[in-house]
Amino acid sequence: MASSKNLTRFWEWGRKIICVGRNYTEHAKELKNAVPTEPVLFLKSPSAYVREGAPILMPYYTNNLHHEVELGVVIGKGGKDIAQSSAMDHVEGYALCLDMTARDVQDQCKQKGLPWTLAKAFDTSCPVSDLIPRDTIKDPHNVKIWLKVNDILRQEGSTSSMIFSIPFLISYISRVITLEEGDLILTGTPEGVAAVQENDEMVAGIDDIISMKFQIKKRS
Ligand SMILES: O=C([O-])CC(=O)C(=O)O
Ligand SMILES: [Mg+2]
Repeated sequence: MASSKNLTRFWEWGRKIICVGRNYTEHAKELKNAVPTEPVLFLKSPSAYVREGAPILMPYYTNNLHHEVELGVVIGKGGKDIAQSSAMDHVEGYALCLDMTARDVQDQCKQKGLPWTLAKAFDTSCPVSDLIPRDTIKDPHNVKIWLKVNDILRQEGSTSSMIFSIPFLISYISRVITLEEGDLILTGTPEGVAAVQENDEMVAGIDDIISMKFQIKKRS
């Protein structure tokens, strides 16, 4: 495993956040999107990171902010053109992540053929947990990720339902964008995405391995 440096606080490194969209069939269908035959990729800015204790700030231009709970993969060893067979050697660990999405803005962007930046990459759009060392999750393709809003379960899905596996994604991405130590890959959300309102409290987890809590506030 990989790193000479300490990636425990990987979110402070200012590295890339590469997001995979539509990686779960049921989620692609709930938003009436085609099930992809190749990964859908987009980026968030490092300023999207927010940690437990600080609020998620709703952008002023949305009336439909959605939660998406996702398994994050933290890169420990960079590379390009990484083979699927050695892809897991590049993984430092995992993190529980939320891909907060201004769904109304994303819908408008889709209609106009514009990029999703305003919908996906705003400050605080990427709440993250602590780093989960790689060995803590024996099989990352067989854990449950879940999310509750005000104590009501909204999302619960197994990573076994991912369309594209983690080694496939690392290999695919690294042929397009060089991966670096400290980069984070968000692997897509299962079904059940829905809106949150100001003062709502979200609790999300990976099985009983880790959980985190965030509150929604308006950006002043
Ligand atoms: O906005 C979307 O539906 C795409 C996405 O991020 C996901 O599937 O996780
Ligand atoms: Mg997502």
